[in-house]
Amino acid sequence: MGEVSAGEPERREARGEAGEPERREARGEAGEPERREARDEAGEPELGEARDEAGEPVIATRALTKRYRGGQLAVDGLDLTVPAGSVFGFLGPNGSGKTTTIRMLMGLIEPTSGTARVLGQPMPRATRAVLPHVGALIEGPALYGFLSGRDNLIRYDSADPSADPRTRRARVAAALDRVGLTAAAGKKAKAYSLGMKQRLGLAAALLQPRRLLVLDEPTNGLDPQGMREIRTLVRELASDGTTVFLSSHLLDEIEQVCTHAAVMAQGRLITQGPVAELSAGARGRLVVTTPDPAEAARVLKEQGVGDVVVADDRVTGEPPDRDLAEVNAALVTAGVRVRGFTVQRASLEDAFVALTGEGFDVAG
Ligand SMILES: Nc1ncnc2c1ncn2[C@@H]1O[C@H](COP(=O)(O)OP(=O)(O)OP(=O)(O)O)[C@@H](O)[C@H]1O
Repeated sequence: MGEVSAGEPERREARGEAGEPERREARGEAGEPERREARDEAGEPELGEARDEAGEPVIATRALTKRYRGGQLAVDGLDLTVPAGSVFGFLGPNGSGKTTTIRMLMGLIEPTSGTARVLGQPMPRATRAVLPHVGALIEGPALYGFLSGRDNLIRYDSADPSADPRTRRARVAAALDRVGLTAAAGKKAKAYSLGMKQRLGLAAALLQPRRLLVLDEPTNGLDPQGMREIRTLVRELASDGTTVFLSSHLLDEIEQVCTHAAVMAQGRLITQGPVAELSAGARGRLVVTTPDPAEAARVLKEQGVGDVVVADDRVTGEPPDRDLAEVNAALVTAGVRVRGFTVQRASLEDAFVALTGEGFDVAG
């Protein structure tokens, strides 16, 4: 986080306008290397490397709550558990409280109540011990457009008091290589596409080895190619053992890259767990393809299939509890010509709709 937030005047101004005094304070502190060192010497708790191995979650919150000064309850009693080594998707419509949660996790704003632990340490109290182990990309990377991609990274690295200047060039080259920007490293950042800027931001977060990467809507605003590049990168990073926590309002994105997910709506946690289990929780739909849809619909209803919908030659419905072989046999016995008989796997979207009774695209 330190690297990403260090020294970007345009962004700081923009944030200032948004009127977040707590955050500005936190950022000011993060920009003072001497003070950071002093605090470290003052004996902040050391991170126990054994913790993750012992199975302690990388992120754990209990009843975490944030009410903004204007009275808006943005996060409401959140109990979040992010297992070590997971690619964790933090999913929710716009305004559901994802960014507010991430800000609390990163020690940028204080919770109103409840607790948050990151890498086994309490936040925001242990911010200075924790953040060096966390790479973060929040609200797009802070870049100097007039500097090359490489020089932007050199600036970031120079702002990190723990980074050895003698190995800076090698570190920057490795980070550029990691995100596939070696060939474009000499170009000015303002000439980069949005996807390249995101990748440069990721490179900045990856200058040091990290135990946790926190990415807030990393593919937001990217074209499909840019999205693919970021997703591929996330998968690669995760395969190296880094825990990745990424927020998104895109269900299929979470299904494509994440092992685990939490779903937020209106500041509340709707569900969390392994992605496969979340979708399994919602039942898929039975799909019968037939040239006799009306007769098929009648038989399916008789067989206990719920919410039967006919669309051309497809009849779909909620599978009943009984053996589907019997349902199929009943169709055939009734003279329905069956071309296809399948149960479509439930998607995370089905799970969301089943849990909230709403479509996913509702504003929070
Ligand atoms: N600084 C603030 N002051 C007051 N209210 C805020 C502030 N920041 C966010 N909110 C409100 O808190 C709620 C949650 O916002 P948050 O940005 O955390 O949601 P989000 O899920 O990240 O949405 P998005 O994807 O749009 O950023 C929203 O109703 C939002 O308007």
